[in-house]
Amino acid sequence: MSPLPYDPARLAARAAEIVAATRELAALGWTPATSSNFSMRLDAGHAAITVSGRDKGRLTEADIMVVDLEGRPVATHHRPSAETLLHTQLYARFPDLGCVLHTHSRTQTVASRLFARQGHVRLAGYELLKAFAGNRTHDMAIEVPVLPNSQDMPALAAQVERLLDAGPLWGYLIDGHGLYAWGKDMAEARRHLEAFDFLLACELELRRLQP
Ligand SMILES: CSCCC(=O)C(=O)COP(=O)(O)O
Ligand SMILES: [Zn+2]
Repeated sequence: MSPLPYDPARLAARAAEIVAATRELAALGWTPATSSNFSMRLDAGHAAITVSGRDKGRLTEADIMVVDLEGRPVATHHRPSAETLLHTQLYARFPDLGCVLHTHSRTQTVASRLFARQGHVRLAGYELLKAFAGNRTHDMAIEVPVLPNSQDMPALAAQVERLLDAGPLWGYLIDGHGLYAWGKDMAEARRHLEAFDFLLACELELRRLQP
Protein backbone atom coordinates (compact mmCIF):
# COMPACT_ATOMS: atom_id res chain seq x y z
CA MET A 1 0.00 0.00 0.00
CA SER A 2 1.52 3.35 -1.07
CA PRO A 3 1.57 6.17 1.52
CA LEU A 4 1.24 8.62 -1.39
CA PRO A 5 -2.17 10.13 -2.25
CA TYR A 6 -1.67 9.15 -5.92
CA ASP A 7 -0.63 6.00 -7.78
CA PRO A 8 3.17 6.13 -8.33
CA ALA A 9 2.96 3.69 -11.25
CA ARG A 10 0.50 6.00 -12.98
CA LEU A 11 2.81 8.97 -12.29
CA ALA A 12 5.71 7.07 -13.87
CA ALA A 13 3.64 6.30 -16.97
CA ARG A 14 2.37 9.87 -17.35
CA ALA A 15 5.83 11.31 -16.71
CA ALA A 16 7.25 9.15 -19.51
CA GLU A 17 4.54 10.43 -21.87
CA ILE A 18 5.19 14.04 -20.92
CA VAL A 19 8.95 13.69 -21.32
CA ALA A 20 8.65 12.05 -24.76
CA ALA A 21 6.23 14.70 -26.06
CA THR A 22 8.17 17.58 -24.55
CA ARG A 23 11.41 16.48 -26.17
CA GLU A 24 9.68 16.30 -29.56
CA LEU A 25 8.12 19.74 -29.15
CA ALA A 26 11.44 21.16 -27.97
CA ALA A 27 13.12 19.71 -31.07
CA LEU A 28 10.65 21.73 -33.16
CA GLY A 29 11.87 24.89 -31.42
CA TRP A 30 8.55 25.41 -29.64
CA THR A 31 10.04 25.63 -26.09
CA PRO A 32 12.84 28.23 -26.26
CA ALA A 33 14.84 29.28 -23.20
CA THR A 34 13.15 26.89 -20.68
CA SER A 35 9.70 28.20 -21.66
CA SER A 36 6.55 26.09 -21.92
CA ASN A 37 4.90 23.67 -19.50
CA PHE A 38 3.12 20.35 -19.80
CA SER A 39 0.80 18.28 -17.66
CA MET A 40 -1.36 15.16 -17.57
CA ARG A 41 -4.13 14.14 -15.23
CA LEU A 42 -3.28 11.41 -12.72
CA ASP A 43 -6.70 10.96 -11.09
CA ALA A 44 -9.73 12.98 -9.97
CA GLY A 45 -7.64 15.18 -7.69
CA HIS A 46 -4.08 15.20 -9.02
CA ALA A 47 -2.04 16.09 -12.10
CA ALA A 48 1.57 15.48 -13.14
CA ILE A 49 3.25 18.69 -14.32
CA THR A 50 6.68 20.00 -15.28
CA VAL A 51 8.85 21.49 -12.53
CA SER A 52 9.33 25.25 -13.03
CA GLY A 53 12.32 26.52 -14.97
CA ARG A 54 13.59 23.23 -16.38
CA ASP A 55 15.14 23.05 -19.86
CA LYS A 56 12.34 21.40 -21.80
CA GLY A 57 14.75 20.04 -24.41
CA ARG A 58 16.56 18.04 -21.75
CA LEU A 59 13.60 17.00 -19.66
CA THR A 60 13.71 13.74 -17.69
CA GLU A 61 11.16 11.98 -15.47
CA ALA A 62 12.82 13.72 -12.48
CA ASP A 63 11.50 17.02 -13.87
CA ILE A 64 7.87 15.95 -13.42
CA MET A 65 6.06 16.49 -10.11
CA VAL A 66 2.53 16.13 -8.71
CA VAL A 67 0.08 18.92 -7.85
CA ASP A 68 -3.48 18.92 -6.58
CA LEU A 69 -6.17 20.64 -8.62
CA GLU A 70 -5.62 23.90 -6.77
CA GLY A 71 -2.02 23.86 -7.99
CA ARG A 72 -0.37 22.92 -4.68
CA PRO A 73 2.68 20.61 -4.71
CA VAL A 74 1.96 17.12 -3.37
CA ALA A 75 4.63 15.07 -1.55
CA THR A 76 7.54 16.99 -3.10
CA HIS A 77 9.83 19.93 -2.38
CA HIS A 78 9.85 20.96 -6.06
CA ARG A 79 8.25 24.17 -7.33
CA PRO A 80 5.62 23.54 -10.00
CA SER A 81 5.37 25.52 -13.23
CA ALA A 82 4.67 29.20 -12.64
CA GLU A 83 1.57 28.66 -14.80
CA THR A 84 0.24 25.62 -12.93
CA LEU A 85 -3.11 27.28 -12.22
CA LEU A 86 -3.80 27.52 -15.98
CA HIS A 87 -3.49 23.74 -16.12
CA THR A 88 -5.29 22.75 -12.95
CA GLN A 89 -8.28 25.00 -13.62
CA LEU A 90 -8.96 22.94 -16.74
CA TYR A 91 -8.67 19.59 -14.92
CA ALA A 92 -10.95 20.89 -12.18
CA ARG A 93 -13.56 22.05 -14.68
CA PHE A 94 -13.51 19.14 -17.15
CA PRO A 95 -13.47 15.69 -15.50
CA ASP A 96 -12.65 13.97 -18.83
CA LEU A 97 -9.69 16.23 -19.62
CA GLY A 98 -6.38 14.32 -19.60
CA CYS A 99 -3.64 16.60 -20.91
CA VAL A 100 -2.72 20.31 -21.13
CA LEU A 101 0.13 21.57 -23.31
CA HIS A 102 1.62 25.08 -23.37
CA THR A 103 4.28 26.14 -25.88
CA HIS A 104 6.01 29.32 -27.05
CA SER A 105 6.62 28.71 -30.76
CA ARG A 106 7.60 31.67 -32.92
CA THR A 107 4.36 31.30 -34.89
CA GLN A 108 2.25 31.31 -31.72
CA THR A 109 4.09 34.30 -30.29
CA VAL A 110 3.97 36.40 -33.48
CA ALA A 111 0.27 35.58 -33.99
CA SER A 112 -0.51 36.56 -30.41
CA ARG A 113 1.11 39.96 -30.98
CA LEU A 114 -0.52 40.56 -34.33
CA PHE A 115 -4.04 39.68 -33.17
CA ALA A 116 -3.89 41.01 -29.60
CA ARG A 117 -5.78 44.18 -30.36
CA GLN A 118 -8.53 42.25 -32.16
CA GLY A 119 -8.69 39.89 -29.17
CA HIS A 120 -8.96 36.72 -31.26
CA VAL A 121 -7.77 34.96 -34.39
CA ARG A 122 -10.54 33.74 -36.70
CA LEU A 123 -9.80 30.42 -38.40
CA ALA A 124 -12.34 29.67 -41.15
CA GLY A 125 -12.71 27.20 -44.00
CA TYR A 126 -9.65 25.07 -43.30
CA GLU A 127 -9.81 21.29 -43.66
CA LEU A 128 -7.57 21.11 -40.58
CA LEU A 129 -10.41 22.51 -38.43
CA LYS A 130 -11.54 18.86 -38.34
CA ALA A 131 -8.51 18.18 -36.13
CA PHE A 132 -10.40 19.80 -33.25
CA ALA A 133 -12.45 17.24 -31.33
CA GLY A 134 -16.10 17.26 -32.37
CA ASN A 135 -15.65 19.19 -35.63
CA ARG A 136 -16.86 17.33 -38.73
CA THR A 137 -16.42 19.85 -41.55
CA HIS A 138 -14.09 22.49 -42.94
CA ASP A 139 -17.16 24.67 -43.55
CA MET A 140 -17.11 26.47 -40.21
CA ALA A 141 -15.03 28.94 -38.20
CA ILE A 142 -13.50 29.05 -34.76
CA GLU A 143 -12.14 32.05 -32.91
CA VAL A 144 -8.94 31.56 -30.93
CA PRO A 145 -9.01 34.10 -28.07
CA VAL A 146 -5.93 36.23 -27.34
CA LEU A 147 -5.68 37.19 -23.68
CA PRO A 148 -3.45 39.98 -22.35
CA ASN A 149 -0.36 38.57 -20.67
CA SER A 150 -0.08 38.78 -16.89
CA GLN A 151 2.08 37.44 -14.08
CA ASP A 152 -1.04 37.36 -11.90
CA MET A 153 -2.10 33.75 -12.46
CA PRO A 154 -5.38 33.91 -10.51
CA ALA A 155 -6.39 36.95 -12.63
CA LEU A 156 -5.38 35.18 -15.86
CA ALA A 157 -7.21 32.02 -14.77
CA ALA A 158 -10.35 34.10 -14.08
CA GLN A 159 -10.23 35.42 -17.64
CA VAL A 160 -9.89 31.87 -18.94
CA GLU A 161 -12.93 30.83 -16.87
CA ARG A 162 -14.96 33.53 -18.62
CA LEU A 163 -13.82 32.24 -22.02
CA LEU A 164 -14.79 28.70 -21.03
CA ASP A 165 -18.21 29.94 -19.88
CA ALA A 166 -18.77 31.49 -23.32
CA GLY A 167 -18.60 28.26 -25.35
CA PRO A 168 -16.50 25.37 -26.62
CA LEU A 169 -12.76 26.02 -26.63
CA TRP A 170 -9.75 23.92 -27.62
CA GLY A 171 -7.12 26.49 -26.72
CA TYR A 172 -6.18 30.14 -26.41
CA LEU A 173 -3.26 32.50 -27.01
CA ILE A 174 -1.66 34.85 -24.50
CA ASP A 175 -0.27 38.07 -25.98
CA GLY A 176 3.50 38.02 -26.47
CA HIS A 177 3.63 34.71 -24.68
CA GLY A 178 2.31 31.53 -26.31
CA LEU A 179 -0.48 29.02 -26.73
CA TYR A 180 -2.45 26.73 -24.41
CA ALA A 181 -4.15 23.66 -25.88
CA TRP A 182 -5.68 20.59 -24.27
CA GLY A 183 -7.41 17.29 -24.93
CA LYS A 184 -8.73 14.07 -23.43
CA ASP A 185 -5.27 12.51 -23.70
CA MET A 186 -1.78 13.34 -24.96
CA ALA A 187 -2.61 12.40 -28.56
CA GLU A 188 -5.65 14.68 -28.70
CA ALA A 189 -3.89 17.58 -26.98
CA ARG A 190 -0.93 17.21 -29.40
CA ARG A 191 -3.32 17.18 -32.36
CA HIS A 192 -4.96 20.39 -31.15
CA LEU A 193 -1.62 22.07 -30.45
CA GLU A 194 -0.22 21.16 -33.88
CA ALA A 195 -3.42 22.18 -35.67
CA PHE A 196 -3.37 25.58 -33.95
CA ASP A 197 0.27 26.16 -34.80
CA PHE A 198 -0.22 25.16 -38.46
CA LEU A 199 -3.37 27.28 -38.90
CA LEU A 200 -1.83 30.30 -37.17
CA ALA A 201 1.18 29.97 -39.51
CA CYS A 202 -1.24 29.96 -42.46
CA GLU A 203 -2.90 33.15 -41.21
CA LEU A 204 0.49 34.85 -40.79
CA GLU A 205 1.59 33.74 -44.26
CA LEU A 206 -1.66 34.97 -45.83
CA ARG A 207 -1.08 38.39 -44.32
CA ARG A 208 2.40 38.46 -45.81
CA LEU A 209 1.10 37.51 -49.26
CA GLN A 210 -2.05 39.66 -49.12
CA PRO A 211 -1.14 42.63 -46.90
C1 LIG B 1 11.60 31.81 -19.52
S1 LIG B 1 9.97 31.22 -19.78
C2 LIG B 1 8.91 32.27 -18.79
C3 LIG B 1 7.81 31.53 -18.07
C4 LIG B 1 6.90 30.85 -19.04
O1 LIG B 1 6.19 31.51 -19.77
C5 LIG B 1 6.87 29.42 -19.19
O2 LIG B 1 6.13 28.89 -20.00
C6 LIG B 1 7.72 28.52 -18.36
O3 LIG B 1 7.47 28.63 -17.02
P1 LIG B 1 7.71 27.39 -16.03
O4 LIG B 1 7.60 27.98 -14.66
O5 LIG B 1 6.64 26.41 -16.35
O6 LIG B 1 9.07 26.82 -16.35
ZN1 LIG C 1 4.63 30.30 -20.82
